[in-house]
Amino acid sequence: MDAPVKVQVRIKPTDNLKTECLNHGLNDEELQHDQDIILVKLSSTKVQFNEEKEFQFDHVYETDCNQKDVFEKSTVPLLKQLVLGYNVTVMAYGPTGSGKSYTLGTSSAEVPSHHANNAGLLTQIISWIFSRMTTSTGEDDQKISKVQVSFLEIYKEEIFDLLSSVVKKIEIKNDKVENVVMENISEVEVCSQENALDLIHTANMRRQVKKTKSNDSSSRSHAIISLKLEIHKNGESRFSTLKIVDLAGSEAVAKDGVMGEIKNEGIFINKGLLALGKVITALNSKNASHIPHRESILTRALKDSLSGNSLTVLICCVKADFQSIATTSAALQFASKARAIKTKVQPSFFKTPFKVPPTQLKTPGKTPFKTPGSTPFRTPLAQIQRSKVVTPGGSSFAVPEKMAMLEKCVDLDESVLVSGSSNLPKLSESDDIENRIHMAVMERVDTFLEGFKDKLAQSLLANCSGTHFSSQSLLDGNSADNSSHVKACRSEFDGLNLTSALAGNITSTSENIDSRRRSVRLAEKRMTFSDANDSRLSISTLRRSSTVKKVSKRAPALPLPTPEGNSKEQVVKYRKDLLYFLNHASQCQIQKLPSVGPKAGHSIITFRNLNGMLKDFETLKMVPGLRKNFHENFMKVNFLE
Ligand SMILES: Nc1ncnc2c1ncn2[C@@H]1O[C@H](COP(=O)(O)OP(=O)(O)OP(=O)(O)O)[C@@H](O)[C@H]1O
Repeated sequence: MDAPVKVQVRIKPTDNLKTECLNHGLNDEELQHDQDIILVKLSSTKVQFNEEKEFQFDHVYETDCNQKDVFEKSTVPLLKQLVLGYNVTVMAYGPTGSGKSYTLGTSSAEVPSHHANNAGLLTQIISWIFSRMTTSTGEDDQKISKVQVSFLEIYKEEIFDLLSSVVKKIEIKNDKVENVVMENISEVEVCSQENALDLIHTANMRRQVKKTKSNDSSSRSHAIISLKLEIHKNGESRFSTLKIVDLAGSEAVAKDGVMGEIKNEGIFINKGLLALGKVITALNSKNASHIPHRESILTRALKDSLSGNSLTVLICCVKADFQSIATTSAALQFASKARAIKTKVQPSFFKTPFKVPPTQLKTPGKTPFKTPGSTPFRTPLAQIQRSKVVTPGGSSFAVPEKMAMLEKCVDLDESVLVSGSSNLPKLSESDDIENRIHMAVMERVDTFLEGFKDKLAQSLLANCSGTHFSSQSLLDGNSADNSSHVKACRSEFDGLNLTSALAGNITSTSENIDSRRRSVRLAEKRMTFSDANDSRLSISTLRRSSTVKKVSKRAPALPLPTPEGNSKEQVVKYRKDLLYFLNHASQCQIQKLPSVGPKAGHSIITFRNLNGMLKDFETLKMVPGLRKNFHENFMKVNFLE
C-alpha cells in the first residue's frame, strides 16, 4: 500500500522569540524590525510566507498550541497503526532553534516526567505504549508484550550508540535485499514507562549538544530513537518499530560567522541535510533513475522512513520572525517537497515465535558455535555442576555457593535477553540468541570468576582442618604463607580449570535455546534437591522434570548482607558484601534493601546493565532516576556511615 508522508508545520511562538532576542542582546529598535512577522497561518492546512507565497501542508498548528495537541494530531493516528504491525517514523525538521527537540521532547534539558504538562512527543508516546501493555490495544485480544529501545546519533558522518556507556561506533550496512542494518547496535528491553524514560534520558545526556548563537542547547547531531514492539495475540507475535528522528537544525554557517568546532559540526549537519534534500527531490521525480541514499550516513539511516516500509510524519518547525527569513523559506520548501513522497507500507503478520527444532539442539558431532579465542559454547558439563568439586589431587569438597551461583547464571541469562549485549553481531534469529548468551557469558565470566575463586579457595581451605589462613594465600601466588597445607591447597587450586568449569555451568542453564527465558524459569522450578550432599544438577534432571515427583524448590536468593559488629574488619566485610550484593543481586532482591523500592531497584539494575558494576557506594550518586537524597538515605539506613 502506498502511504504519503504526512507533513505538518509548527510555528514557534513569537513571545519566545522576543525573549530570545533580548537574551541575545538585541536592542528595542532592532527588536521592532526583528519582530516583523514573515509567516502567518491562513487555515488549518495553509501558511502564507512573506506576504507572497502560500504553502499547503497536512496540518498547521496554532502558535499557542500545546504539546498534547501536537501529539494527538501528529502521532496518535500513527500509534494506532503501529500496534497493527506497521512501522512508523516521527521526524522533526527545521532550522536551528526552531523547536524540534522541544516538540519531540528529546532536548537533553527535558527531565523525563510523564506528569509534566509540556512533555514532548517522546514522553507521551512512551506513556501511550505502556498504557497498552496492561490493557488490550483495542484490536481483538492483542497486547504489547515487549518494548526494546535503541538510541543512536549521527555526528560528523559517524554513527554512535548512545545506549553504550563507552564511545561505540556503529557500522551501517545493507543486507542482501538492500535493507539497512545497523551492526552491533544495543537494544535494551524496558519494562516500565519510568525505566524507558530513565534509559533514554541517560543516553540523551551523551548526545552532542552545544551552546550556539541561535540556541543555548543546540543539537550538534541527528538522533534516532527506536522503540521496537512485540505484539502478542493468542500465543502468536508480531513486531513493529517506531522511530523518533530529531534532525539537527540547518545552519547559516557562513552568515552567522561561527568558527571552530561549531562551524565544523555545522558543515557536517548541512551536508547530511543537503543529501536528505536530494533524496527527497529524487523520490519526487518521476524520471529519477537513482535515489542517492548512499550520499550520506543520514540518508542511509533514514532510507526506510522515506522510501521503505514506514508510515511517516514530518513535523517542520519554523520561526516566524523577519530575522529567520532565509532559513524559514528553505525549510518550508523542503517540507512541501517531502509531502509528495509516498512510502510502501505493509504490516507484519502474527507468527508463532521462532522455535529451534530439538534435533538442532543436540546433533551428535555437530561443531558448536565458536568465536575466535573463546571456549566452545557447549562445553561438556563440568565437575562444578555437581554439588562436589573434585580437584585434580583427588580430594572433593562441597561448593556451598553453588545455588547462589546458579541464581546468578539465571540472572545473567535474563539480563542478556533483556539488555541485549552491547557489542554482539546481528545474526539469524537462532544464532543471535545463542551467540548473545555465549558472548555475554564470556564477557562476564572473568568478573564473576574473581568472586567465585575467592569463595572456592575458602571452601578448599575449610577442608584443611586446623589451619587458619586467608583465601588470599591461595589466590595470591606470592603469598608469604608457605605452610604445607597452603602449598597442598594451592597446587590443587591451581589445577582446577575454573574458566571452563564455570562456562560449562553457565551454559548448562541455557541449554534450551528455543526459549531461553522459559528454559531458565523451568530449570529453576525443576531443580530438586534431596540433600546438600547429593544435589545432582544435571541437564537430564532439568529435562526430566515432568517425571520428578519431589517437591521443587526455588534457588535461594543471595543472602542479604547484615552488619555483624562494629570492629573495623566487620565493617569492611559488611561494606564489601553489600557492594557485591548491589552488583550481583536481581532487582527483586535489591529492592528489598532498606530505602530501596522497586523504582530505585530498577534504576540500579538499568545502570548496572549499561555501565557495568558499581565501583563503590559513591557510584550510586551517578545512577539516573534515583531521588536526590537517595545516596545519603541509603548510606544512613544501611549502616554505611
Ligand atoms: N513551541 C514552543 N514553545 C515554547 N518554547 C519553545 C517552543 N519551541 C521551542 N522553544 C524553546 O526554544 C528553544 C530552542 O528550541 P529547541 O532546542 O527545541 O530547538 P531545535 O530546533 O531543536 O534547535 P537545534 O536544531 O539547534 O537543536 C528552547 O529553549 C525551547 O524551549
